[in-house]
Parts: sequence; C-alpha cells; structure tokens
Amino acid sequence: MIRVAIAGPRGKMGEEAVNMVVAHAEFELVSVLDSKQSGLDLGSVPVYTSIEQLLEETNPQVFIDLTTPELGMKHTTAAIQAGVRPVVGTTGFTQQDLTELEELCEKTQIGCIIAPNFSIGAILMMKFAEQAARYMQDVEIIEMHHDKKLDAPSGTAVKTAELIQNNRPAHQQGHPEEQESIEGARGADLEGIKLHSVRLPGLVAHQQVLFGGEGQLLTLRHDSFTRGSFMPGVALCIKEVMTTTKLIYGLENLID
Ligand SMILES: NC(=O)C1=CN([C@@H]2O[C@H](COP(=O)(O)OP(=O)(O)OC[C@H]3O[C@@H](n4cnc5c(N)ncnc54)[C@H](OP(=O)(O)O)[C@@H]3O)[C@@H](O)[C@H]2O)C=CC1
Ligand SMILES: O=C(O)C1=N[C@H](C(=O)O)C[C@H](O)C1
Repeated sequence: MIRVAIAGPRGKMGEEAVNMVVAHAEFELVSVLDSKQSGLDLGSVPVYTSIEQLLEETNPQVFIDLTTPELGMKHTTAAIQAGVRPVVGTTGFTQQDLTELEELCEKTQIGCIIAPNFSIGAILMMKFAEQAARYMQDVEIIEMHHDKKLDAPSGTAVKTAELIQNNRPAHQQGHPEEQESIEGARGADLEGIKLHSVRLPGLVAHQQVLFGGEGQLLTLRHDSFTRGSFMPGVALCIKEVMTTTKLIYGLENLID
C-alpha cells in the first residue's frame, strides 16, 4: 500500500482524487490538506490546515497537490524537503518554479511529478502536435475551460506549445504588419505560437491545436467531459513517483 495525502480535497479535482485513492486497492489515503478545518467529512481520514503538521503526523509517501499555483509551489517544496514525493496536478507554475523544483529534487534525490494534464487523450494530442510541427509550422492553440478556472493560458496549452517548440523554430505568424484594434485580439504569444483561452460555463477541459498550410488545415482536438478522465493518470503518477529521484514535468515522459 502506498500512503497518500491530498491537498485540495474539497475542489473539483481533489474530490475526484480522494474517491479514486480511497477505492484503489494499492493506495491508502492517510490525510488531506484543506483551507479550513470544518465541513469536510472523510470518516477516519484526518483533515489538516498545516502542511508541516500533516507531513510530520501522518507520514505520507506521496503528496498530491490540486490547489492553486502559489499554494502548489509552497506545498511541493515542503513535501520534498520532508522526503515526501509530490504528484502535482496544479497548473500555473512558472519556469522559475520548475527550475527551483528540479534543483531541489536533484539535491535531495526525492522524485516529483508535475503533470499539467493527467488524461491520456490530452497527452496523445500533445505528442501528435509535437510531431505535426515538424511538417506544419504555423500553429495556433485554442483552449476552452469552465469559467471557475483561475489560470490562463491553461497548463496544457503551455505544455503543448513547449513541445511544439521542439520542432518549430521561433518565428512570427500572421501578417508582419498586423495590428490589434482591441488589445488581446490575437491572443497570447509564445515565440510566435498564438494561444487563445475561452472560459464558459458548461465546459470542462477542451483544446484544439490548429496547423495551417497552403490550402489545408490540420485540427487536433481533445475533450475531457468529466474529471474521471484524469484519474488513471493520477494513479499512474502515484506509482511512478515512488521510483524516481528527479523532477518529471509532463506525463508524456512516462508514456512511450
Ligand atoms: N493536471 C490535470 O490534469 C488537471 C489539473 N487541474 C488543476 O488543478 C488545480 C485545481 O483545479 P480544480 O479542482 O478545478 O479547482 P478548485 O477551485 O475546484 O479546487 C481547488 C481547491 O484548493 C483548495 N485550497 C485553497 N486553499 C487551500 C489550502 N490552503 N490548503 C488546501 N487546499 C486549499 C480550495 O479550497 P477552498 O475552496 O476552500 O478555497 C479548493 O477546494 C488547478 O490548478 C487546475 O488547473 C485541473 C484539472 C485537471
Ligand atoms: O483547470 C482545469 O480544469 C484544468 N486544468 C489543467 C490545465 O490547466 O491544463 C488540465 C485540464 O485542462 C483541466
């Protein structure tokens, strides 16, 4: 049994992760970290509001973070320093955060997995986009999420653009003299790749990667209709993180 703690158990992803871990034959939910002490009944599973206390008193082997970027960074750092392996689903980490965590893992030899998207379909979409960029180098990403999402662009969109960058030299797209008459009309820009964020009630997590070429358009699309789509990936990460001693950023690194 792998002893697991979860931060953000009241949230949309956290609640789903609690149910998955409790139901899983190889995992034991030993504690959760919440923003408040009251109103969450998980039977005998203790609820903490202090990460330090949780780590010390319940001795988890894996710490899952599904909160916000600021909290996620604080929790992940504290877990690694305490010798506990983090699995981070929280998005919005900066490049500097990733570098700091990579160095901390290297120093402590404690493994950590940061996965901007846990669903296999989204990982395949990202891998296909990376491949397509070898042949079609004008690309825009449209990510669409529910209207409670805090960060934009999504972690998945950023990761997709980073993978595309492996095969696409930086260049400006569109007309060299294009102008926005309303600021933001052309979206965010990552070395010329445009990223557009849609937020609407009713949506869960969706993304299209559009590749344009002379007389043609290639569209790669993935939809998560329920948060159940992320849970096999969370379970995979809990097992994988037990045997790694470095930072792994992205589930594509665990799947051939
Ligand atoms: N990697 C992936 O595949 C996926 C990643 N995500 C990411 O996961 C994160 C959470 O998403 P989602 O569940 O939709 O968001 P929610 O807003 O539903 O949940 C976030 C939770 O964090 C809790 N929280 C706030 N402060 C603390 C604290 N001090 N200690 C512990 N918990 C705290 C919130 O509690 P309260 O409400 O009381 O403030 C809330 O329950 C986001 O960054 C999102 O982008 C989401 C889906 C898939
Ligand atoms: O907030 C969400 O919901 C999601 N966040 C992740 C992201 O930012 O990419 C993963 C998925 O898209 C759902």
